Amino acid sequence: MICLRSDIAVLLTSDSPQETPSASRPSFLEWRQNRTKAGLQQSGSPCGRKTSHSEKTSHPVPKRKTGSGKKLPIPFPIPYSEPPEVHPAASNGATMDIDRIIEKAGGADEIAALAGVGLEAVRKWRQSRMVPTKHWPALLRVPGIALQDLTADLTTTETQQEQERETDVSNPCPPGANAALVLADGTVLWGRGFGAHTEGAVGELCFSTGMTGYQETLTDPSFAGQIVTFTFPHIGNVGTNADDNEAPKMAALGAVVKEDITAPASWRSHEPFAAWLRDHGRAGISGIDTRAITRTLRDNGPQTAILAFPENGRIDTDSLLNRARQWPGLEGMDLAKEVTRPKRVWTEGVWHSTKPVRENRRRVVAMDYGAKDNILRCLVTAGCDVTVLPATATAEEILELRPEGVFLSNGPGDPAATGTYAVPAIRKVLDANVPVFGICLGHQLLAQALGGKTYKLERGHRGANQPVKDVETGRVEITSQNHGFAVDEKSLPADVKVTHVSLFDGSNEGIASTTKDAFSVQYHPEASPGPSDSFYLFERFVAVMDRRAANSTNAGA
Ligand SMILES: NC(=O)CC[C@H](N)C(=O)O
Repeated sequence: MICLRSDIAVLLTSDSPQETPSASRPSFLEWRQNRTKAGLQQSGSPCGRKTSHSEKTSHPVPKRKTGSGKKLPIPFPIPYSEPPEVHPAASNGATMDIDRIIEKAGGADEIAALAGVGLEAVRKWRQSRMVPTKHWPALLRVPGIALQDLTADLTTTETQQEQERETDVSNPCPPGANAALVLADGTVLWGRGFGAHTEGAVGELCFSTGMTGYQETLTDPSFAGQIVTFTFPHIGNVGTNADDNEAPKMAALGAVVKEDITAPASWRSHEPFAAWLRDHGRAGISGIDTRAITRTLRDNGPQTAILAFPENGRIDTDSLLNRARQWPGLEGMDLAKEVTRPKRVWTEGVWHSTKPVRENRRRVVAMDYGAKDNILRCLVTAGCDVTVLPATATAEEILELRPEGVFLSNGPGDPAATGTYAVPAIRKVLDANVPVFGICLGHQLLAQALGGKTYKLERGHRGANQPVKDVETGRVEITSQNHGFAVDEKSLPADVKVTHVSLFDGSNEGIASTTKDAFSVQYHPEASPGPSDSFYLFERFVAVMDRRAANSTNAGA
């Protein structure tokens, strides 16, 4: 291999795996298996070298990379005062995407084991944005890590592209930034992208005040058509896992966060947040003043935004703004059809439930307008045998299954738009005298089926800390919520009563029919994320079906 640098040349001619034809070289996984078989654990590199955990690098303190010094034209005000931090250059003049390298190696623990160093060394690599050259042979055994990832000197790399970008006066991207969030009101927020590249994901910008559960939030299908800003500053720090998705696909269009993503610190983590986001084909942006966004949305209402993290780093804010302004908004949009899943039988209950498994089970059809998996688990734990039907299932298809109860799920978009086909089906179910329970979009659809209307809220409710009052008992529940529309109480007919209200803004949070066994709530009793104060609602639904079953047995006796 031709190499421009003498220190690398030494490495490559001594023990570098690059010298070995790739066919005979053990893969990273093979190497790991062999290492485990041989009883080698944290120490020992794949080259068989052992290194001390306390060893110091001989590299000087890295210099910070500076911009071109040119004033770049920025067409919009940047209300964000703190510019994104610039990655310090590695001492060899290259800027290494150290987070990506660690991610490719399988995380901090894995890369430390690979290189035969301790986690403290990995922390220092992150800080200096580089891995000392002596560890490169070990890292080159990881599939997907190539020499050019480790040095920018040898090829045209992101560093070069970044430098070109910074000297290109037609690109308004400030030094250190490689992503932007452009709001339809003309605000441009610069930041650092992570996850999958995108030329621009456009949707409604909303904020969630949840302090935990970013993975559940982002996979909640109700977030289709929306970009989620997290008000909690540290997102991504517990990584992601294979269990916490609320649906297999990520519905939200992107994530906006304050702090850069740090290495996962949780025993449950399987994959770092940025890698998980990339697998889902979605982008995130960090370094954003999320409080400023929250204030804008709070004071001025819902707003369209576009998140751009282009591969070539060129961000044309004019065209992004145009695209954001052309997006029609969520009102009138039926998104349930896009996220609903085919007919299936659901059998899993709530994890670690302390409730005994009920023998006497109730046959329930769950309408999937974008159902979160944990709702289905809660139904099973409460005592239901659940068949899930897609959003477009007709009343005949529902009733054919002879359900003892019909559940209406949460889901994205405008309830009035989804109502055009869902409401006629629900009305027929009500006419057939089958008990109905709805959550969130399901609540809004039931309200329409009973004669009410919905409207777009000035400020959506999203988070896991929303107080709701049960108007009959006066009891307050702390609830998980995610909705931008609400039921207009004034539109409700006389035979529908209000059962719950929001203690934040007094908007409707629950209704019940006074003539039929039908009730629903705007909030999320299944939590995920959030408190489970309201699990009793699933049991209330089962109690209604139990009463019906008991009555029909008595009538038959
Ligand atoms: N979580 C939900 O079901 C949301 C319902 C509806 N899409 C709204 O935003 O109000």
